[in-house]
Amino acid sequence: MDIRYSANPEHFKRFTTEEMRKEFLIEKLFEADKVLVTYSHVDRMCAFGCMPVSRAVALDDGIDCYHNFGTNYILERREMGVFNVGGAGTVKCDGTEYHMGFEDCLYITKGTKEVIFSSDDPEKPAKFYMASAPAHCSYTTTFIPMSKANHRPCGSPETANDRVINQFIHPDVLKTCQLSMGLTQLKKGSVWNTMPAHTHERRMELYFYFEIPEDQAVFHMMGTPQETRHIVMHNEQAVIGPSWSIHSGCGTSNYTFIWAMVGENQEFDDMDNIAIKDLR
Ligand SMILES: O=C[C@H](O)[C@@H](O)CC(=O)C(=O)O
Ligand SMILES: [Zn+2]
Repeated sequence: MDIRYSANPEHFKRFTTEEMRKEFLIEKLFEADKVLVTYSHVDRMCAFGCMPVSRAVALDDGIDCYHNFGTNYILERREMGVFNVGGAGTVKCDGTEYHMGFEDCLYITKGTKEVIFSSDDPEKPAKFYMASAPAHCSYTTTFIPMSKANHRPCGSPETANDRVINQFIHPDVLKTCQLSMGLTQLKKGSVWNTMPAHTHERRMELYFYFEIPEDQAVFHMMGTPQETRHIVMHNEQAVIGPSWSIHSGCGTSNYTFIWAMVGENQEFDDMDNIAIKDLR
């Protein structure tokens, strides 16, 4: 397990590129038949990746649960959101199977003991990207296809940020303890997400970029609004966004990303918007 302690904005001002990447960038989430986990001390958010190829893989595969989470199973005191960003596959939660196609989402409640991932076709393996945070009560494990998500179109072609924010794990769709999650798709020719940028002092946010063509990249902006930096991100990488940081990206092509938030509230619009003219 890759453990990240959190940096503060004063310290961050002096980071080199390498230090920024070590602290915030999650470079690798998928390896055949493995579960890769990054544990962030920012709100104890964890990013998991699982790509089952030749066998079914359990969520706790290769993880010493008691040592790392202090519980007998990973979701004993946690909830989790899963998106499939690969070929079709199945997630089995305590015996119930959920068949998941590309961009389908599954909310898994706290208290789920066994989670097992498999792919329909080893030639086109499923890729399960997950975000998980502490939870103190159980809700209902729910399958959420794109058709059940809230769709919020925003931006415009003129400002190169024409996109749709799809809210999957959101209070309008289902109840969770603190997790909210969704997927934002940029239209062809649009490259900016979340610009004008914002912070939300009351929540942290994890971004996972995918559908970035192989020879393209996304410049992910972070830092306080008065002191911005960027991290160059390639396909299927994630980045940790502490509450004090903006989180916005500009691609050399269009792309898709999954955002996941946890913290004090679930008010999507509880944001401190920053005018572009005020950014430094
Ligand atoms: O707090 C909200 C999150 O940053 C994202 O939902 C923003 C986003 O997907 C976008 O503007 O493109
Ligand atoms: Zn945000």
